[in-house]
Amino acid sequence: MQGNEMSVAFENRVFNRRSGLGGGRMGCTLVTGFLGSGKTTLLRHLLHHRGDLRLAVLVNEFADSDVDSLLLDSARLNSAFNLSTVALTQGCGFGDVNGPFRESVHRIVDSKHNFDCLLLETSGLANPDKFVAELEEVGINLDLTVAVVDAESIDKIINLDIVRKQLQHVDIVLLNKCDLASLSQISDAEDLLEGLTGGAKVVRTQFCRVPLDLVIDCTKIEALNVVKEVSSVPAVLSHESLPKMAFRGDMYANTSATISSISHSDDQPEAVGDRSKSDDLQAGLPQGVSFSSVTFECEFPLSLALFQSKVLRSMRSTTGLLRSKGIVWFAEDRESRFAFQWSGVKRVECMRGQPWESAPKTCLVFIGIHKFELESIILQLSESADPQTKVSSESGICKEFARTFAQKVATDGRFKEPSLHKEPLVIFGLKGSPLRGIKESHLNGALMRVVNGKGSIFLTATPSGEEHNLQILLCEESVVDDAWHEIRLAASAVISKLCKNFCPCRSDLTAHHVH
Ligand SMILES: Nc1nc2c(ncn2[C@@H]2O[C@H](COP(=O)(O)OP(=O)(O)OP(=O)(O)O)[C@@H](O)[C@H]2O)c(=O)[nH]1
Repeated sequence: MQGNEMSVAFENRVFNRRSGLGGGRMGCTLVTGFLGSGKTTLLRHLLHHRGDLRLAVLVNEFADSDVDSLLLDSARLNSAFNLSTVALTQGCGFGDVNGPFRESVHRIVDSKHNFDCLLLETSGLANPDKFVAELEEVGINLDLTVAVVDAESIDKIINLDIVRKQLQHVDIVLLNKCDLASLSQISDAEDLLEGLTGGAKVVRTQFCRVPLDLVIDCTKIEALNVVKEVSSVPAVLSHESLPKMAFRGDMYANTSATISSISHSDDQPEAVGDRSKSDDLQAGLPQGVSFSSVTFECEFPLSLALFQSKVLRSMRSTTGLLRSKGIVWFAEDRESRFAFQWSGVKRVECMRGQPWESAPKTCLVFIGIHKFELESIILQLSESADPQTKVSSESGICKEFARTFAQKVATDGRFKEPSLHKEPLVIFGLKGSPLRGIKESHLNGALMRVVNGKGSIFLTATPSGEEHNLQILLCEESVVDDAWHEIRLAASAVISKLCKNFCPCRSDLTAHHVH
C-alpha cells in the first residue's frame, strides 16, 4: 500500500470506528513502538486487567528465535490467567516465510472462541502499515493503533525512519518509562510527539499502566456482545517467530552453544511482511550499517561471575546494541530461571522467575547495528558457559566477601535482614512501607534499575509474592566496599523519589528512610 492509500485507509478506519460501522467484525488494537519501549509490558498489563474481555494476543518478533515466548513463559502465563493454551505457533508453517502472520490471524478469526479483540504487537523494527493492510484483508477492523515510546531514550532513536513510520498513523502514544525520564525530557518528548503524529493523544505512563478502555475499543465490544454467544475461553497468548538462518563460526566451535543470526541489509533475503522494506530500517543509520540480530542458546549453565564481569562489560562497551532479552540459567543459582532485559539507555533488568519446568537453558537474543559487536558479546557468553573455565565464585573467598557485605547491610535500618542461605550470593532488600503504600517491589525494582544503570555492579531481583529481594555476587575484595557505598547512595535516591509524594511523618518507615 502506498502512502496516499494508507492515509485513506486510516481515515476510513477512524470514520468506521466513530460511526459504529464495521459489520460486527472482530476489532483489533495494534501496538507498535521501537525495540524495548514497553509493548509487551502493555500486553501483560491488559491481560492482567482484562476482566471479562476475550482477548487474543499475537506477538510478532524481529529476532530469529522464540525468545518472547520463553520470556513471557506463555504456557505458564496462560494457565495463570486461566486461559486455554491455543498453540497458534503450531502449524504456522515457519518454513513459509510469509505465511505465519496471516495464518495466525486467520486462526484467531475462525476460532470458536469468539474473541472480542485482537491485540497485535508488531516487532520493534516493524512498519505497522503493512499489518494494517493484512488485517483489512482477513476481515479484522483496526480499532486503534497505539505507539509505545520510551521517554528516556526517545532523543536517541527519533531520527530513525522506522520510528517515524511507526508514529505516522497512531491514535494514541503511550509515553512510557516516565519514571526514568526527567520532567524536561518528558515535556520535550510530548511536544515532539504531538508534532510528529499530527496531534495523536499523548499519555504519560509508567510500565504502560493505563485504563483498558484507553487502548481497547470497549464500547464497540459491549455492543457486539449483545449478539455474541458468550464463550468461556477469554484469551490466547501466542507468539510468532521467524525462521532461523544459522551461522556457526569457528570461534564458537568448542562451546556447547548454538548461535544463529539475521541481518537486515539489502543483500539479505526478506523474511516476513514487516521486514520487506529494508529501506525503512536502514534510513537514519550510517551508510553500510544495518540492523542485525544474534541469538545465543546454550544448555550449560553460565557463570554469573563471568556474566557480570565479562558479558555485561562487553555489552556496556558496545555503541550499537539496541536490545537484548531472554532467559538465563546461572551456575550459581541453578534451580531458577532468570528473565534478562536490556533496553533503552543501557537499562538492565534481571528477574528471577519460577523454577524450570523443562530442561534449563540460556536463550538470549541481541539486536543491534554492528554485527561484530554482537559477535564479541556472544564470544564472552560462550566463554562464560564453558565448563572448563574456572569460575571464581566457587572459591571460598567469595563466601567471605558475602559475609562482609551482609554485615554492612545489617547495620542499615532501611534494609531487611540480609540472608546468606545461598552463599556466595547475598539476598537483601529495602523494607517496604505499607502505611505509605510503597511496596517492596517498587523500592527494590527501582533500586535494581538505578544500580544496574550505573554499570559497575549487577543486581538480580527475586520477587516472590509480597516479598521482593535483590541478589548480589561479589568476587573481588575491592568491590565489597564500593558496592555497598553505591547501593546505599542509590537507596537514598530511590527512597526520596518514591517518598516525596507522601507526608514526611514518621509512620512505619524508620527515620533512616527519609534521609
Ligand atoms: N523503568 C521502567 N521500565 C520499563 C517500563 N516499561 C517497561 N519497562 C522495562 O523495559 C524493558 C522492555 O520492555 P518490553 O515490554 O519487553 O518492551 P518491548 O517493546 O515489548 O520490547 P521488544 O518487543 O523487544 O521490542 C523491560 O525490562 C521492562 O520491564 C517503565 O515504564 N519503566
